[in-house]
Amino acid sequence: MSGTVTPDICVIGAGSAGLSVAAAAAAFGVEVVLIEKGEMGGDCLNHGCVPSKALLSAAREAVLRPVAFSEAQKNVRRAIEAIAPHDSASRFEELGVTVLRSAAEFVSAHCVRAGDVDIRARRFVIATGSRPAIPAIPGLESVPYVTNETLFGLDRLPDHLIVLGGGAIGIEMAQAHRRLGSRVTVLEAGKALGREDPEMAAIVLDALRKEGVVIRENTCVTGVTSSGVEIAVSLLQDGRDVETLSGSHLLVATGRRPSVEGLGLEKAGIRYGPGGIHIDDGLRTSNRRVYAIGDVTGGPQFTHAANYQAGLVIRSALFRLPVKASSSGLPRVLYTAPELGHAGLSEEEARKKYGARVRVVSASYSGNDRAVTENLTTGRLKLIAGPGGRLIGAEIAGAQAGELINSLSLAIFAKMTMRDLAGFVTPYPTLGELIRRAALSYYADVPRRLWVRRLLAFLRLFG
Ligand SMILES: Cc1cc2nc3c(=O)[nH]c(=O)nc-3n(C[C@H](O)[C@H](O)[C@H](O)COP(=O)(O)OP(=O)(O)OC[C@H]3O[C@@H](n4cnc5c(N)ncnc54)[C@H](O)[C@@H]3O)c2cc1C
Ligand SMILES: NC(=O)c1ccc[n+]([C@@H]2O[C@H](COP(=O)([O-])OP(=O)(O)OC[C@H]3O[C@@H](n4cnc5c(N)ncnc54)[C@H](O)[C@@H]3O)[C@@H](O)[C@H]2O)c1
Repeated sequence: MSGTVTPDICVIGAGSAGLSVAAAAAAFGVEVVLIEKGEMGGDCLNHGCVPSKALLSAAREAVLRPVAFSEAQKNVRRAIEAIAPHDSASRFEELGVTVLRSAAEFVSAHCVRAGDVDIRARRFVIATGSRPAIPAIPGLESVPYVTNETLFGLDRLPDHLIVLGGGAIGIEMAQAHRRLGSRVTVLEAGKALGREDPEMAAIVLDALRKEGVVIRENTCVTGVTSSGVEIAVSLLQDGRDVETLSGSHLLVATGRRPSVEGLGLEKAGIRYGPGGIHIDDGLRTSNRRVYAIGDVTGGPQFTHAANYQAGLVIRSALFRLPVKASSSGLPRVLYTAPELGHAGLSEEEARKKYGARVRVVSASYSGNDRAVTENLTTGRLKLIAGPGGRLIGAEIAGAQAGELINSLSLAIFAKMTMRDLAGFVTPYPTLGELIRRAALSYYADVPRRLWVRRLLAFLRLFG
């Protein structure tokens, strides 16, 4: 294909964000060009959510019986191959999308070039994602470290995996490899899972430590060398030089950088910075014809966040409806065992916003009968109530936290109160009873209140 095309929408990047826009726009019969320079499906399918969750699944199995690394990798390939057709160029072409497999670059404010094709679209959507951010550590560039882009293609189980970064990727992959038989050491410059509720993060980190994962916090790597066989890292812990640590593999998982290079953003008048492309609340860039969504904007970096933004772009670009994106309160899940689920405001955010009007209630997994029968008693569920007892946040560390957080996310969205959550019937025995148990404790002092007792005494007068 060559020449100039003039579709309604041109989407750059066929990852979670770009695919969602392209599929939805095509469903409305709109002419769409989708440009992808790498693998269809982007990070989530090829190097992110899907392989990491498939590896964790194999690792869960490894707690019950020996699982060879080759079997775990087979599970990773199986999952990717099962989902890939859904994200494939042929499926999108069947939906009516024109798919171009090359790098896209703005050549002016109104035109994107992909190979020999100039695309002059009514609207453009940049969804080029992110890549691993590699810290400037002396020697790091000269050693064969891995990132999420290469980790799932290793030909043997790491003997000793050193993980740089105790965030979402680092902690999930630490547990997966430990359970599959590796020694694992996590080196975190600050606090591991530092963005999470500290009490909930501690439940997950304690569980990993009990399984043998070494997690060293406040630890900086000052240099890296390789002997050809082993990789050695020099450490500074709590500001003091400590020993050198050797491992067979080094995974760098220290955050992300937006993929903006080569896009010609300057030629299109699109402002960006180290954190990503600048967008307004309506997801538009400084060029009004161009939207940017997903990881490239530096906002919350999740597939569901990308999908949510894609929906807003469709409303705005196709139906010309005003949209206002909000990243606060998006749910997230860490798929370790125990899992960690979050929705709405954190306790800290809630207290900042509502001060003393915030009340936090909780329920422990050890007091839940289903957790007892399943021997899954490690964990806690926390509900954060704002003015009028409205649910404004939820935190769960424990089994099935990822599934439980869905209903709490819906409850926050539907502006439900503690009364709603205390008053519904949950099947017995289920982990869902944790929600009701926590909400009921919001009213724990009601029976002791003087006016309630007086009311009861008064009612007794009537026989
Ligand atoms: C290990 C790991 C595990 C994760 N687990 C989860 C999880 O469990 N749940 C969750 O919600 N999120 C998870 N994430 C995050 C999630 O993968 C990302 O938030 C999501 O993939 C972002 O989608 P995107 O479309 O913005 O970017 P991407 O998926 O990165 O897609 C961008 C696409 O744009 C293409 N591209 C870039 N530049 C150009 C160009 N100039 N021309 C043409 N094409 C271009 C790229 O090749 C790429 O295919 C995980 C991430 C990682 C790394
Ligand atoms: N289950 C999920 O939804 C899931 C899973 C994996 C990744 N993700 C997404 O991918 C994003 C990227 O994950 P990530 O783990 O790379 O980033 P992250 O931001 O979650 O964690 C990076 C960690 O690395 C630490 N760090 C930074 N520089 C360091 C250094 N030089 N030495 C030691 N530690 C250092 C940071 O303090 C931080 O704790 C996440 O923020 C998340 O949005 C989501």
